[in-house]
Parts: sequence; structure tokens; C-alpha cells
Amino acid sequence: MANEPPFFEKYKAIFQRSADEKEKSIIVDAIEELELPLIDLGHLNLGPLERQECIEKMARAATEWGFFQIVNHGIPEELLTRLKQEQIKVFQLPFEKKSEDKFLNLSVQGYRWGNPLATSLRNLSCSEVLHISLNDISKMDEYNKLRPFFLARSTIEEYAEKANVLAQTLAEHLAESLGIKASYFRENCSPTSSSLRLNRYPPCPYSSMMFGIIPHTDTDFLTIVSQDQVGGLQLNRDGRWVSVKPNPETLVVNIGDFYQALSNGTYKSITHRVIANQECERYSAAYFYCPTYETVIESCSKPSLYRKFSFKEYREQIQKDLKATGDKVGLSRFLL
Ligand SMILES: O=C(O)CCC(=O)C(=O)O
Ligand SMILES: [Fe+2]
Repeated sequence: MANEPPFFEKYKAIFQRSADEKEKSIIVDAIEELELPLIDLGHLNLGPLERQECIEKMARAATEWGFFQIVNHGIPEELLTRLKQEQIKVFQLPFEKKSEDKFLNLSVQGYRWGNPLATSLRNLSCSEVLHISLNDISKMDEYNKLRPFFLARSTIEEYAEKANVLAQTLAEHLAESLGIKASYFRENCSPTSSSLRLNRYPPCPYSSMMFGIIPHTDTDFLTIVSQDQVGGLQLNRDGRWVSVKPNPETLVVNIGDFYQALSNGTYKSITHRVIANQECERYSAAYFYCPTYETVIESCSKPSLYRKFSFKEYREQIQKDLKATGDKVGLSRFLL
């Protein structure tokens, strides 16, 4: 189809090699499907007891799972629907259009697909993404003037604003039991330091041999994911892969590398992946709650598991490792 990125032409050599080598299936089946701990944020506004219970439940989930799902989160259903409609509209555009300079690419590689550094099917994601750094959002108007535009700036901005408030609220509540001062996130994150990633997973004929997104941890404090009913998100729990039961009525929250470092390993940035689906396409939107580049992340308790590092330094290390090995490596690089 004209809208699909040419995965099979671009990565022909990798597909060919896998077929020749009869690469074993990477997906282990008979994986358990689990429901994530459900946190009702409405309880934050009930009495002090309910509020405390809600915060404790959230901290427990961040410690034991690194993942939870939330309801009564303050992002209107109607806005989530509008965002999804925008997302569908964008990804339905012809591939040539999507990859044009000054169209979706508000920043370098804003629109991405596959993985240019892939060495095998194991590190090649069967997905296309539009990564919007919220710092670049004002460029949308300029691009709008160049061509009849594709993506409503107002919807993106509205969503980003609400997601930012929600992310800050979650981050602050999670900080309470760690003794991190309440203003920490307000001081180090700004509405433009975070990013929004719109994901589309096309139906993938090689779904037993490649992932929708390869296993990874997120480079942020926490991520808020809105997903549809298709499913495919899996997380690594004590060495075993488990599937997250999809529930489009909730938002999924996961702890990222920076909160793991900040909490000195109490909260877990868990490796997760998305399984490709042979028949159905899947959409998700991930909001990455990030500090400004200069922010230095330091463990909240001593002795520290990690040496302190800035976001900028962390990003640069990831890029170096990706180039050298094809893998992110991540927090283990900063262990003391
Ligand atoms: O699509 C999903 O459910 C998760 C996406 C994800 O892990 C990411 O974008 O980092
Ligand atoms: Fe992720």
C-alpha cells in the first residue's frame, strides 16, 4: 500500500539472511496475560485516608511492577479520540509525503520507521513513529504555511498540556515516600522538555520473527501511554515476558530510567516491547516526561547506585552505544 513504509525493500538483505539462516522464532508463545495494577486517581480528591492509600498503591506498583494503569486521570475521552483521529490521518498519508523534509520532520528524524542501525530482524522494529519534541511545536505553523497541513497543532498542544499536568502530578505523588522535595519536577521539567511519540504498528507478515518495538526501557522520568484495543505490549517481569491486557479505557504509566536513578533503584524502569500482529494494525501514543537537557540526575538516597549524570550526557551515551553496538545499554553504564 502506498502509505506503508517499504520495510521489505529497505531491509531486504536482513530479511534474506534471516530466511537463509532459518532464524529461529524470537517470540516465545504461551506468555501469560496480566492486568496491570489499576490506580483510580479520583481517590486523590477524596478524604486524606483514600488519598494516602492511592499514593501508596502507586508507589508499590512503581516498585514492584514499574508499570500501572490509571483511570479518572483528567484527560478527556474526547481529546484522546481526537488525538487518535489525527494520528490515523497522518499515518494514512502516502509514504513519500510522510518522509518529505519539512513536512512531518519538525526535528531531524521526526518521522521514523524501522531502524537504520538494525543488524538483524531482532533489532528491527516493525513500526513507524512520529516523534514530536514539544520544543518544536511552534514550527508546525511554519510547516502549515508551506503545505496544507496534516496534523492539528491545537490537538497536539492540548494533549501535551494535559499530559504534562498529569505526568507532573504522578511524578510528585511518587516522590512523596522517597523524601524528594515537591518542587523537584516543576524546577527541572518544563512543558517543552518532554516529547510525544505517535506509534503505528502495521500488520506484519513476519510477526514471529520481528517486534513491533524491540525490547527497551524509556529514557525519561515516566511515560504515559494511550493504546487501542489490539494489544501487544509486553513487559519483562522477573525474567519472564508477560502481556499487558489492553484496556483502552485506561492510560498505562511506566517508570523510566531517570526515575529509577533518582529513586536510587526503588522504582523500576522495566524492559518492555511490543509484539507485531500479523492481521491488525495498532496505534499508541506515548508521552515521555523528561527534564531539560542540563538537568543533573542524582540518587535521592545514599549510598548511590548510580553516578550523577545530566540528561544531555545520558542521551549522548545512548547515541554512542547505539552506533557501536545497535543497543541502547542505558542505566547500567552509570552504575557505581
Ligand atoms: O505501543 C506501546 O504500547 C508502547 C510504546 C513504547 O514503549 C514506546 O513508545 O516507548
Ligand atoms: Fe517504551
